[in-house]
Amino acid sequence: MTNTLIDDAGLTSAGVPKIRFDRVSKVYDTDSGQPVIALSETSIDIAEGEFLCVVGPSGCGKSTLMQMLAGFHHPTSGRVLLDGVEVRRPDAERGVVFQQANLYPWLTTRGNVELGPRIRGVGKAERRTRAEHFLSMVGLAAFADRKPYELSGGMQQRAQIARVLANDPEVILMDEPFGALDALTRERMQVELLQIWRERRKTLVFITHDVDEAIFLGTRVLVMSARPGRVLMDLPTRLPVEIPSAELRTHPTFVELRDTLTEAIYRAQDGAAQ
Ligand SMILES: Nc1ncnc2c1ncn2[C@@H]1O[C@H](COP(=O)(O)OP(=O)(O)OP(=O)(O)O)[C@@H](O)[C@H]1O
Repeated sequence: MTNTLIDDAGLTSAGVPKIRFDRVSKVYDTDSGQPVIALSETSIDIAEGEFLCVVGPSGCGKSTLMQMLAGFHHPTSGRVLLDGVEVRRPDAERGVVFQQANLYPWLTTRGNVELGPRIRGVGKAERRTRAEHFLSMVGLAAFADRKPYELSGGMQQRAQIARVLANDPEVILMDEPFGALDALTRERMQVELLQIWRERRKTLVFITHDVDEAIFLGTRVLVMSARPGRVLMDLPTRLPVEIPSAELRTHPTFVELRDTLTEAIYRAQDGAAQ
């Protein structure tokens, strides 16, 4: 695992951004023969330790962006670089939380959470400790021995999040991970995720439809335009740390950010309607 320092320009000690989308575009071929331009040529640099949230209308290419960073899809043009090296395939150092949970049905919840560390050679006792820690973090300690089909959709999603965190990847990619959760659980998971990010300084890329969630979590928010996607707004969102969390959402800085982002998303949607 690399452990590089970030300089003021957001570069790692190797002198490169942690993640770079270098003039990346994506066109999907379809069965109808009509290609879909999911992403226009886009360049984005993401610093090590940054918490980047991506918002934008449905179908604007957010998941496509993430799938290319994960290594599941390849750009049609341009390159996606991690630590200056082109991403070509999925890797355990990039943990992905998908919109839908994808647990292995033949393993217990605990077995699912322990699998990644097991593959990476983590010893049995340490694996068990990690699994227990993250399962209780997501409120599933009592369900460790259950199979996925015995869990609700929201519980499966929380198990998926525990599985990715237990694997301790350098970069965490989350595609609307909290969309299926009830409001209270969602809020708790947001706080926990922020805590993990603060403690471990992972580089995090997080897709959401929820502007408040993006402001609460992100150090920076990208607003993408309607398809073909491109970056419409790139806004640093670091909130003053002294704001008590109960007052956060009504704090003038938060309200101002919300207004700016909401207006940009409306603009992006208007583009979609034309
Ligand atoms: N495998 C694929 N084959 C063909 N078209 C695809 C494929 N994956 C995505 N698309 C198309 O590319 C565009 C971007 O899709 P993508 O899933 O990246 O959008 P999104 O912004 O994540 O959407 P949502 O917010 O609804 O999840 C859409 O028009 C979608 O229909």
